[in-house]
Parts: sequence; structure tokens; C-alpha cells
Amino acid sequence: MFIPCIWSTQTPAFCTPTCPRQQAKAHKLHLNRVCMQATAKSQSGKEQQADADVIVIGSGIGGLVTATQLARKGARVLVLEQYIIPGGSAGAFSRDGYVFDVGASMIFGFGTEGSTNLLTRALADVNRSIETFPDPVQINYHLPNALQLRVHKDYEKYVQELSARFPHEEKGIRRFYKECWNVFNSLNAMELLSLEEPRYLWNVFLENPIGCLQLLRYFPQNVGDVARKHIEDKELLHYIDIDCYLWSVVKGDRTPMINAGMVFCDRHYGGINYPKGGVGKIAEELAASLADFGSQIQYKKRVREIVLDNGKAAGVLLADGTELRAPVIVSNATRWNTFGSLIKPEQVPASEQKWRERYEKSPSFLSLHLGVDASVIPSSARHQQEQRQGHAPQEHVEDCHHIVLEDWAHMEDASDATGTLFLSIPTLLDPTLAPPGKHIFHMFTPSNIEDWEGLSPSEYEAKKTRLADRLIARLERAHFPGLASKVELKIVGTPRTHRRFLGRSDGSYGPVPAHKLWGLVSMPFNRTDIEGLYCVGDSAFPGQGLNAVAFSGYACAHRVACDLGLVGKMPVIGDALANLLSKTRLKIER
Ligand SMILES: NC(=O)c1ccc[n+]([C@@H]2O[C@H](COP(=O)([O-])OP(=O)(O)OC[C@H]3O[C@@H](n4cnc5c(N)ncnc54)[C@H](O)[C@@H]3O)[C@@H](O)[C@H]2O)c1
Ligand SMILES: CC(C)=CCC/C(C)=C/C=C/C(C)=C/C=C/C(C)=C/C=C/C=C(C)/C=C/C=C(C)/C=C/C=C(\C)CCC=C(C)C
Repeated sequence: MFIPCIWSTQTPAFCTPTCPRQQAKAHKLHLNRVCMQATAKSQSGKEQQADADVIVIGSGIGGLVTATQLARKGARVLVLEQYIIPGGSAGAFSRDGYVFDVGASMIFGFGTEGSTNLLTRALADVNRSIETFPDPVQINYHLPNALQLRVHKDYEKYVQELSARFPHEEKGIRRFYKECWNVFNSLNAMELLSLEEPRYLWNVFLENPIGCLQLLRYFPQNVGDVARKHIEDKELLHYIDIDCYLWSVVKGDRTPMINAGMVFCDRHYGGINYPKGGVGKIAEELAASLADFGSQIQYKKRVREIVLDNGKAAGVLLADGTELRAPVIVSNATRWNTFGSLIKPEQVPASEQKWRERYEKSPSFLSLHLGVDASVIPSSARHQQEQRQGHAPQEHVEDCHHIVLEDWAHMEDASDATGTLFLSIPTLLDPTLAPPGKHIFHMFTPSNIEDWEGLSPSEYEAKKTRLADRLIARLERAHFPGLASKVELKIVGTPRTHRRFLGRSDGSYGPVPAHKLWGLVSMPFNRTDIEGLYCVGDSAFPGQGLNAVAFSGYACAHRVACDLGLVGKMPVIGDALANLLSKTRLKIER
């Protein structure tokens, strides 16, 4: 039975002869195949028309990359976002003339070369681009024992600076980073798609067998073990721990080597590049491009439940009671949200329980979005003069990103604002984000949801003020004299704020290994044990980070496109591979 394209009834222009996809192969496929298939049986057994080929729950970067990649392959995608803007933790908000990034402002994946620049590629694939400002220094570390280090984009300059501080470890430093480059160079030479798709695996293996074997070798390894093979100095190992912690939220022992290869090398290869107009621009452009491909995003649509028919994903139920149907559902909510509230408890697969034993929620953050008077950062001329007179330390406060830690024992401390302090000043790269003469200081430090529960409103406000003042004082004491008196706007967010606005369970930054695991071996890919339900974002392979969730979006879209028949697949081998991967993951125990 041929069912007319319901998409055309919602957006009539879509199926007129002027439709840009009318001529495209994908559109033919759409009319002949998808519209015929896009029916779903309701629980009552009645056939219902689907509202889309794919429903994506959430418009974080993981969800948006999946949606745009599928839309350009010819699928009708509907993205449902609970909030009023796209981007989730990579969104932005404006206040009093300032444009603040919701989450971290340090962006990987915006390079121009190779294959690992997934943000550049995701935008280009939908005919979009964003101007970026290259950052010459990824990070300026202010660490215990006056250990001050700058991670320059220039790799040699960085290694020389690190070796100057640890001359006895120069060879070990070079050997350690060489292993990271082994990972990065292998990844950067191949197309990055779904590892659950045998045809892709076969092709990349034929094209680059040595690279694939290298990756296979590093898959079960963690940074700590590799670092200790080459380095003995305790302080240097502490440094490698914090260099992992700032993006993986765990020390080297629990940080997968594959991810470290990406982060520790891409910062020198593609570099850290800040998008003009702020991080929120990435999601805005991706979301806007959906309409160019006949797909759409709807805001203020909170999904309350994923509807299963006979154990297979078939639709979603919104908070307002509307039911929408699609043969494929992709969840960009965290795994705890997906399998802890969107799926009924009796329908949660056993494999998810195993996952929860292996991964736990990382803490959330206490964050300060500050508008400050620009005089807090000395102009370079004044700074140089003060340095010559011996009044100003060589601290390079004019770098965009800083990490401050006074005591190694507090690196992971999530209580009382004494842990690792992150600071970004994105207005140093893009001054248009603040009114003239002002800067943005975005500070954050780990914080647990439990520390913010059960407080009365006045206790909650008082605690916010007390801890925010402590963070400002730490920064003022160390590097920005007079900061407190120069703050003109102060917005304090707690784990409760992150939970509320981002919909993330306990406001968590993402999953971290509950104990030492075999690298990335037990991190699930995009398929789940519920047919038709896929996960994307930081609780899928390879984990947290914008470039990481962009990869998970590419991989998810590839796997879904194969399953929908939009691109060729090997059904029997594909299913056998999926079973093998899922069983191996469940069995392997460290
Ligand atoms: N510099 C950086 O690398 C950087 C910057 C910002 C964010 N990040 C990373 O981004 C990662 C998160 O990205 P992500 O793609 O996993 O997702 P995300 O958490 O950023 O976004 C998920 C989106 O889903 C929406 N959502 C959740 N539940 C929903 C529901 N029931 N109904 C409708 N919408 C719902 C949320 O509102 C949110 O917009 C984090 O790990 C963080 O590390 C990194
Ligand atoms: C066939 C055979 C034999 C074999 C096969 C093999 C293969 C093919 C393999 C493959 C693999 C792959 C593809 C992989 C991939 C991976 C990836 C992509 C990864 C990525 C990663 C990334 C990451 C992790 C990133 C991250 C980042 C982050 C998180 C960031 C953050 C930041 C922050 C927080 C900021 C800070 C701030 C301051 C300091 C202020």
C-alpha cells in the first residue's frame, strides 16, 4: 500500500517540482521507500503514519550532527528540544550586552586539515561555516610548587617548555607524546564513521591496515599506564593527570588512550579555534540548516517517554501528552535519563545495568559567568613595563584559558570550591561578546549535586554567594589583583542549574569509569539493545567533548542510514557484528 508523503502535508512546498531534493536520488528514495515504510503499528495494532523517519530527542551537538547528517542523506528528521534554544551544554545565553557560552569555551575539531576536524566538517556538510579565531596557547597552567606551563599550539615550543622544567625526563616526554601521535595520525588519516558497520571497517582496514592495527592496540589502554612506561618523575605524572582531568574529569589512569591521542595532538595539529560570535553559533547554524533539507527542529518539546511497540522503539510521548511516531528514535539525553526515565523500568535491557556498574556520573560544576571591567587584564604595554620593573609576574594572564590549582590533593575535589579552577576569557579572542571596555570571565570548578540538595531558598542563595566569592578570591590572590571590585555582572550556576536547563541527570558533565577499565572497550556505540533506539552524545563512544560527541553523531547517522536503507549495508554481517560487539563488551571485565 502506498501512503502519501505526510511530510508534504506538513510542509507543502517540499514535494512541489521546485523542491531542491525533487531531482535528487535521495528524494526518489524518500518517495519510493521511506514514505511506504514510514508507518508504524500502534499498541492497538492499528497502522499509523509516522511523523518522521527519525526522531532525535535533544539538540546537543551529538543530536544535531546526527540529525543534519541524516537529513542530508534524505531522511525526514524531527528534532525535539525541551529548551528554547539549540546546543544543550554547547548553547549560549545573552545578558546585559554579554554573550556567554553555557559550557566550556575551549573548542577542538575546528581545524582545516585532516579528517578529525569534525565540527568544521559537520558544518561544511550542510553548506555552513563559521569564522574562527585561532588560539596560540591552548592552556596556561598555574599549578602547585610554582609549576607554570603553557601549552602552545606549536608542538616543539610546548615540548621544549615542558622539558626545560623536567630536563631529566626529556626523552620520556618525547616517547610518551610519540605514542599519542601514533593514535592521532592513524585517526586523522581515515574517514570517521560507525564502528558498528562492517563495510566501513573493511574499507578502512584495506586503506590503512597499519593505522587500524595501531588503533586496535591502543583501544584497551589508558593514559596513566602509557605515561608510567616512559616517565618516573612524580610531579610530571601529576601534570599529566591534570592535563587529562581538565577534559576527561578523571586522572590518567582512567582516561582512554584513544581520546588522549585526539586531545593531546589535535591541540597542536588543528589547534584550538574559537568560533566568532561564541560557541552557541555552532548549534544555531546546524539547527538552521535542517530546514534546507526538509527536516525540522521544534523547541519547548520535552519528551516524557519513549514508546515501544512489541519491544521496538516506535515513537515518543511529549510532556503535553502528544504522541509522535517514527521507526527510529535517537536519544541525545544522557544514558541515565534515557534508561532511567524515558524507558519504563521493566523495559530497560540488562546491558544497561552492566553499563551503570562500569560508568558513574562525573560531578557537575559550580560555574560563574562574570562581566568584568577590562582593566583587570593589563594591556600588553603596561604588563611589559610592570614586568621590567619587577611588579608583574610572567604569568601571561592575557591567555584565554587558565587552570589554577594550589594543592595536587585537591585536583578532583568537588566540595567547597577548593578543587581545580577553570577560567576562560573568550573576549580576548572575540571582543564582540561583551560591551566595549568589558571582558567575560567564565570560571568553573567541580561540584556535586548532593551538596546542593535539601537547602532552603535562602541557604541555597547564601551558599552560592559564599562559594562564588571563594572562587573569585582564589583567582584574585593568584593572578588578577582587584578582580572582585571589577565584577559588574555575576551569574552563578550550580549542579541544580545544569540539571534544570540542560536536562542532564544530576547536572553531570558526563560518564566516567567507576573503576579502572580497559580504555574504551566497554563504551557502547550507538545501537542499543532496544531495536530502533539509538543513543548519541557523551554517554556513547567515545565520551565527553564537542569533537567527541560530533564523532558520535557521525557514527550514529551512518549506522541509522544503513539500517534505514539510505546507504548500502551488509545486513547479515552487520547484525552479527552488532551482536559480537555487544556480547564482547558485556563479558570483558577488568
Ligand atoms: N569545549 C568543549 O569541548 C565543550 C563545550 C560544551 C559542551 N561540551 C560537551 O558536550 C557534551 C554534551 O553534548 P551532548 O551532545 O551529549 O548533549 P547535551 O547534554 O549538550 O545536549 C542534550 C540536549 O538534549 C536536550 N534534552 C535532554 N532531555 C530531553 C528530553 N527529554 N526532551 C527533549 N530534549 C531533551 C537538552 O535540553 C539538551 O539541549 C558534554 O560531554 C560536554 O563535554 C564540550
Ligand atoms: C578494522 C580494524 C582491525 C580495526 C578498526 C580500528 C578503527 C577503525 C578504529 C577507529 C576508531 C575511531 C574512529 C575512534 C574515534 C575517536 C574519537 C573521534 C575521539 C574523540 C575524542 C575527543 C575528545 C575526547 C575531546 C574532548 C574534549 C573535551 C572534553 C574538552 C573539554 C574542554 C574543557 C572542559 C575546557 C577546559 C576549560 C578550561 C581549561 C578553562
